[in-house]
Amino acid sequence: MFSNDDLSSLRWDATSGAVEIIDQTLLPHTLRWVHLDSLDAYCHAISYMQVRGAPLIGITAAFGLAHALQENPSDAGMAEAFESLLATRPTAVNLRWALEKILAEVTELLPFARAEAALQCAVELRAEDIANCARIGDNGLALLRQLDAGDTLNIMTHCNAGWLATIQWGTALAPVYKALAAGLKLHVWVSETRPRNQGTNLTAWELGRAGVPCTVVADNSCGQLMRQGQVDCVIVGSDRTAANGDVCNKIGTYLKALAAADNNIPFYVAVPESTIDWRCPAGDQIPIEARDAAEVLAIAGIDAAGENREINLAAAGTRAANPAFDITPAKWVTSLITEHGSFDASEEALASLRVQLGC
Ligand SMILES: CSC[C@H]1O[C@H](OP(=O)(O)O)[C@H](O)[C@@H]1O
Repeated sequence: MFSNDDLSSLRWDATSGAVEIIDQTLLPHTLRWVHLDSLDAYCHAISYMQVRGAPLIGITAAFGLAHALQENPSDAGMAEAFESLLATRPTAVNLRWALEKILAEVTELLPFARAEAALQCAVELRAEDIANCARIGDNGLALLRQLDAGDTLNIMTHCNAGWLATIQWGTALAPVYKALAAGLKLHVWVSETRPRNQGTNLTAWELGRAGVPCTVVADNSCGQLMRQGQVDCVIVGSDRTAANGDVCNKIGTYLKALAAADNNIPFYVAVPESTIDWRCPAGDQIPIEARDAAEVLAIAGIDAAGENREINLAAAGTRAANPAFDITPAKWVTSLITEHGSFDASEEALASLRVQLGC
């Protein structure tokens, strides 16, 4: 029924227009495809992180808006669906970027023509993401080849910026997959990424499926691994990169950037153009999502019997704060790896790229 292979996080059926996503809250123990059949289902999937990762959030929302226009293609219906989807998560700029792409495509159309045009635009955005992430992989591979001394290349990553955060390839992990295919010997330190554990639950699962040697480590051990000379480079993703090169990414990224700088380790950020917010002059203007404290105070997994369990980690009544992202100032970023090449994380370099792109 679906024309896409299972190594994509979102698939659609060209005949029925049906869209399915992998419910990432169930990974790594259960791989379950979920059919998104209403605007509410799309909004829930993003808010509750069944899908997550900046590019995937945007593309999912694009399909969600297309679905909503099938139900109500009026100006009011379109505006309501746009706002509902935009409100699902505040930080990843891809969400607004993708929704505005759809709006630009359909606003001037007569209502009856909007849904089909929106779906085709969402399908194109999905295909472009695959191609762009593959190019990020190629551009990142060029940097890894410069570091490759012939023995094992130790790469550290944080959170999940693999194909589960995009459609295929990923951003930060795309160079890893390309390097594996190119025959480089590599190993990946996977930072667990408390509190949602995208590293343990998603990145380790992805890399394991792909046959990439990897080791899960506690977030707090990463600085010591760098000091011990066990890390050759760090590659992370981004949820929003400001026009001056400041990077907003999963909480904990900033600390890794500081440790990398202190140990003269290259710190790369894989950033598709869709994640650069040209309208945002600096990182401190990026909204940081504050998620439910329960994500810090409890943890889910399976017990020895294979049963799903959620356990409370703290005493009843314990307070917790749960900022989901942080800002890494551009000065701590060695290079931004984009589909257009690798660039300095600077206002000048990004301004030049913007001129080159004509955007
Ligand atoms: C390629 S974007 C990946 C990016 O998204 C993650 O955030 P979340 O899992 O909360 O959506 C994390 O910041 C990753 O680096």
